[in-house]
Amino acid sequence: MKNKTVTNIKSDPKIVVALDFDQISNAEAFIDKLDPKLCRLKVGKEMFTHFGPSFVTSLVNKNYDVFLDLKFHDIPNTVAKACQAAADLGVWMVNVHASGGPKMMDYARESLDKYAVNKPLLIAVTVLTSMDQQQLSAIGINSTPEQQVLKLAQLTYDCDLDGVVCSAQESKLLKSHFLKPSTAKDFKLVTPGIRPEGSAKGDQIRVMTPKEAMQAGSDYLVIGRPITQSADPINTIIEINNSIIL
Ligand SMILES: O=C(O)c1cc(=O)[nH]c(=O)n1[C@@H]1O[C@H](COP(=O)(O)O)[C@@H](O)[C@H]1O
Repeated sequence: MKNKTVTNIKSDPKIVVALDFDQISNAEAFIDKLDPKLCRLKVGKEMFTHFGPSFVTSLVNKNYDVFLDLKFHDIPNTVAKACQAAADLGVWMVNVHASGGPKMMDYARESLDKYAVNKPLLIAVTVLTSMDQQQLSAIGINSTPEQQVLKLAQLTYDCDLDGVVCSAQESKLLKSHFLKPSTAKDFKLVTPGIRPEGSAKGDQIRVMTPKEAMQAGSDYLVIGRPITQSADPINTIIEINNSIIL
């Protein structure tokens, strides 16, 4: 049983390492220690703004599945074109903000339909893991984070996207809501705000450990600082992979 699950991790790594480096040499030295069989990589706004598309393609060429996390949120046509540009880089996953609305998400999905081969997964951010009730109220949203996540996840599901970014604290609710046998559509839950036992929360608010997140129904765990700032990143990845064998 144990070996079988380890094999699954190697063919479908659950950890997506958030590469938030401001020096390319540091990023490259870090990536050289990793293995695409044990993790996927996420390039976000910081690295994309510093180092651009060539950095992304360099990771794709090293056989990494890359999640291009630029959280597009703009008028529908602009977002559609941006998603296509991401697909042209060969990325595995790209995201938009669900709060951009159904028309924006429809345009984004349609823009990727022409990619018969290597079509990226398209997912939508619900409520950022750094947001709590107080932060939501400040922008005029009076629902609880959980209610708002459910509302935006439903919108994303209805627009036929491949899944959502949410906190693992909402994974159980979303799995039971969207993955009933009757609606057996594959709807991925991608969860940042993951903190192995004992690691610092930093600016994250709605957090869970890797094991709790997988037990709650998360499909992929986005983990940055607990791995990038580890003295032995590959060992940390192996430890996390071992801890999530269900
Ligand atoms: O879309 C994301 O990846 C994302 C959504 C969210 O709600 N919260 C969140 O932290 N993220 C990203 O996930 C990563 C988390 O990094 P750490 O907090 O260092 O583990 C960062 O790159 C964030 O940009």
